Amino acid sequence: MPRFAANLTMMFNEHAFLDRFGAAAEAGFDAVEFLFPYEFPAEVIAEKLTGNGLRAVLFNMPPGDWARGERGIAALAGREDEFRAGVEKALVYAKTLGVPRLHLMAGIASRADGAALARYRDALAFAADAVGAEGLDLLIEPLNRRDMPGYLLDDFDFAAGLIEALGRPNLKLQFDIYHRQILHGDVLKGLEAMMPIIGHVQTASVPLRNEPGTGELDDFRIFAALDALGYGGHVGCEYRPAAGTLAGLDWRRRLPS
Ligand SMILES: O=C(O)[C@@H](O)C(=O)CO
Ligand SMILES: [Mg+2]
Repeated sequence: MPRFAANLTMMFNEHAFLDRFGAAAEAGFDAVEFLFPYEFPAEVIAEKLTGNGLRAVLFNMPPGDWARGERGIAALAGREDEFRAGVEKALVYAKTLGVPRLHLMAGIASRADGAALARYRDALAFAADAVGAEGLDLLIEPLNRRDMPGYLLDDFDFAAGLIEALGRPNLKLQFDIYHRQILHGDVLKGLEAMMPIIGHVQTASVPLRNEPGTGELDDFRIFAALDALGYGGHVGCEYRPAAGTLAGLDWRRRLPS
């Protein structure tokens, strides 16, 4: 079975962000991921990781003004300087936290808009080279249109095409099973076809984005398929606990030991 990382943006919300690290470790996780660390100094988060015997496997680059609805600025006009500064900031955090991969969000823009798409491609090339120089991977993640209306990257094949066209070996796909099922279905075939470019996997039930094993997919069969396909990374538990994080952790008992 794959190794699992607790997503501290969605799980352990019973606690303040910095207290979620200890809670995850106490619940048996040895790895975590989160969307954004930037509200706290990198050193403070690094202490939370080491103090709790955890490692962080993923976080996102700065997304612009999230509270005002921005979901990345890579494709947005006039934001190039801010974008590049965000790449530098993310790298400082990644190096302090020892995180090997970063997710870059595209932004709310149409991929039919040639200028927006060109900006996105340039941003991806810039960021992949910048993080690649430090030995990190850059990830892109297609997001479903129900949760993220208007998001530029809303198609897995399109994402795979971008990765191929840009030709950076450290530019990879973040395969979120929840988004894949809502956008296209065909999860197992998608994993099989895209495994060579997958840099990270995330899980949640569909359609409610709750614990694995509570939705329309056989999540445990998918986890077994990840093993069979040779996926060696973590699976991020990016789900909203249906009734409390600890109460919902029973799904782990259904994993073969
Ligand atoms: O699936 C998601 O929503 C996240 O992985 C993310 O990075 C953007 O919100
Ligand atoms: Mg995700």
